[in-house]
Amino acid sequence: MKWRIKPRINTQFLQRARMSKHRENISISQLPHEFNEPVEFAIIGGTGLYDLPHLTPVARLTISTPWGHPSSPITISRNEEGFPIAFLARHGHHHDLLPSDVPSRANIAALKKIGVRAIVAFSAVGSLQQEIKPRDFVLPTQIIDRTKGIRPSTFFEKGFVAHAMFGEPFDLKLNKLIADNIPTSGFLDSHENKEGKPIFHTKQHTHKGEDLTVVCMEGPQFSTRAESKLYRSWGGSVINMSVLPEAKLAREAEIAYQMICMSTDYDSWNESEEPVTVETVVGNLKANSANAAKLTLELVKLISKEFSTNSLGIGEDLKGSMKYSVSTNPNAVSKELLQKMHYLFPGYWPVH
Ligand SMILES: CSC[C@H]1O[C@H](OP(=O)(O)O)[C@H](O)[C@@H]1O
Ligand SMILES: Nc1ncnc2[nH]cnc12
Repeated sequence: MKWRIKPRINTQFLQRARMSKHRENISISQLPHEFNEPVEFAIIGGTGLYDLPHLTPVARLTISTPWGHPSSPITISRNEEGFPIAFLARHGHHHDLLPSDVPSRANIAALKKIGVRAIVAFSAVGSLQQEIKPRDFVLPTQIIDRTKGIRPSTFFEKGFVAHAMFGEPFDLKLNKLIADNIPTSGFLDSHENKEGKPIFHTKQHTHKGEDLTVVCMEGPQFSTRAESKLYRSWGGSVINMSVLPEAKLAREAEIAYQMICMSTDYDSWNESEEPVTVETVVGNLKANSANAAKLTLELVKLISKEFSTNSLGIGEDLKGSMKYSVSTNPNAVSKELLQKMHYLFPGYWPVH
């Protein structure tokens, strides 16, 4: 095993990014704080993705929900056709929220409130499989929960009980739309590394159509080698600290949700590599930022086209699903709780 201390990454990159963010903040803070159209599509940015640099911002919304404030104000941008897209930085614009402290309920509730019916969430992940190289992209289809139960993971609570379906944790239609339309090879640029061009891994393109599974751990420390090997033995493909409870809450809010993972390291299982560090993660994210931007633009084009025709009916099957997932008789639910739920589900359970 190599225990070499790596040279530090060029921190000028981070300083430059912060300075351009400062410049950008000056104009962004002048954006209107209202937007009077429904915004049906949102992108949640993870580590290294703190804005949508190739789209034109038109509004910046500060939203308060019954579950508190989101991680960041929500920026609304338009693409060339005028299609509005919401963007939220999961860890805040300055990345000052630990994975365990991300206010996921407020994030999802705020997006629901502005009309969002589909979310694509980006995440930097460690690879648990040799064939998923750092800088590859992965469209996961399954999740293993290794969080520690300290993150609020439901909108429901004592006094109002509900159980959402979660066997398919990602939205199958959204997954298919992306998998069928984003080229799995040849579309992304290589980075002069010996491993060749990055690949976009999807279930449809694995040998036997196997699931691609994201393990979600609590963090903030990375996994030990023994844990990393355990997750491989469970069939994990990649690992992060973010997909939960985000995916669960999106399901409860009846929003179609899919994550796109950007592989940044081999976690700690691979004894021919050094165990993961933040420097490795940030270094690979930086090298891959042009590909991430390319992917984001393609995605917005794809979704805006789909939403203009509604040919797949993304999110249609989720509509009304929570109404029939409650166990408690709504007549026995307190007025206070019903009012809270009204924020997410207007008209489902009238306040008596
Ligand atoms: C900075 S490495 C660990 C950090 O990166 C990932 O964040 P995100 O999913 O928001 O891109 C991972 O989940 C951890 O939170
Ligand atoms: N190895 C890893 N474990 C957990 N989260 C990560 N994010 C990026 N790399 C990761």
